[in-house]
Amino acid sequence: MEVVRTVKIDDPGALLEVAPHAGATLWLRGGDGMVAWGEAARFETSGPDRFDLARRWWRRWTAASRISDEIEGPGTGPIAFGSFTFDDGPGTSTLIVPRVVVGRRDGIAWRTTVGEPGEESRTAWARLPHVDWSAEPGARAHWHSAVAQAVRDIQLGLLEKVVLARDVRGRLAGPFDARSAVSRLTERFPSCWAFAVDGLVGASPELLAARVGREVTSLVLAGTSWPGGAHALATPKNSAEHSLAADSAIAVLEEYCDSLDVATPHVLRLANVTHLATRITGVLRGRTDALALAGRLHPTAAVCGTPTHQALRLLRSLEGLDRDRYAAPVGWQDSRGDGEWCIALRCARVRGRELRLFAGCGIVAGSGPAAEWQETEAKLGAVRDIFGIREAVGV
Ligand SMILES: C=C(O[C@H]1C=CC=C(C(=O)O)[C@@H]1O)C(=O)O
Repeated sequence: MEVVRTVKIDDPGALLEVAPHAGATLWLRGGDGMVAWGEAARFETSGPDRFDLARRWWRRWTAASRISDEIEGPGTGPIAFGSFTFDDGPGTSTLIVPRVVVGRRDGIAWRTTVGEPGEESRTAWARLPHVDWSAEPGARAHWHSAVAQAVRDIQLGLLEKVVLARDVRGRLAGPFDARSAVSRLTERFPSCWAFAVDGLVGASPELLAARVGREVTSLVLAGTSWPGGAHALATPKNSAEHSLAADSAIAVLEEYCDSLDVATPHVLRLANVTHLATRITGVLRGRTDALALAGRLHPTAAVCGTPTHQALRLLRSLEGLDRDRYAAPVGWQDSRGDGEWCIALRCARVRGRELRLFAGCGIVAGSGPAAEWQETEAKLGAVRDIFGIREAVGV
């Protein structure tokens, strides 16, 4: 049996400075969040039941632990960080229970330990290395024909929307330090959730589901414009694309909530792009945990399409891409079932020296391949630019 202890601590200052080494788990937004290290337990799973299997494992793990928690707030006590695959297969989804977590939320700071972790040796931050990006000569032509095919299917009435994605690969010239990457991402995207969880690093603007007690929040994004983009944000195309995404989240949350408040869409301005955003808040009817909500919401029409099943089939056939953990839930959950699960967007998968960046866009009847390509370029820039590389790749 593991002993889990959370104690209140003095404000630790910049949380990233507390992370002892390059491979720390990081979850930060607006200065608050958590940094964690060590591994008390890990669960890996895959398949259509991956969310439920992970939740069951987590419930068993917490039930078998002895908990002393001075704060009993969201994220205190035992906590698991997780990253799931977009698809039912291939690839593994993971929950990780760190040995040490240092967190801060609303002015309260804490330290959680699992067992008796020894003193971690600290390493200096490594600068982000140079990246050799792979030239993918056929990528643009492939994208154009995929988008054109999707638009044809939509115009034929086979579906309303599909989100198509592509990836860009690179090779790091030196070791990767998640602290350096997340530090740059938090500077550039202060309103996003910046994360490093099990080799997935990024700054997501989109909250799939957060739960604190009975309160549920979701921030749905879809519809994009970007500096120099040909389209304004307020176009019929963007609002159609956005409503479908918002409706897909509302339909699921309505099942679980006694009351739901759906705000009027607003404009979310980020450093590289601008989005239409709908904030949804609700009061849970039962005790559904955050990961269960995320699992039920995934994949929303912000990353898949409408109707879901037809969109999934089409994106699988047109993309020729293993999305891996891109566009899937990434986040954390505590033993009470509170948690925050974002959609892993604007992110990179880092495996040793190999880097994969992803970006996608919603395709509706009014979409055009060239503008959508530009949109993926703007979105890819979120992570690509932190390596100091500004030129387009794969063109
Ligand atoms: C699928 C992505 O973005 C989604 C979120 C915001 C705007 C989107 C859009 O306008 O297409 C996408 O639905 C991505 O960044 O890879």
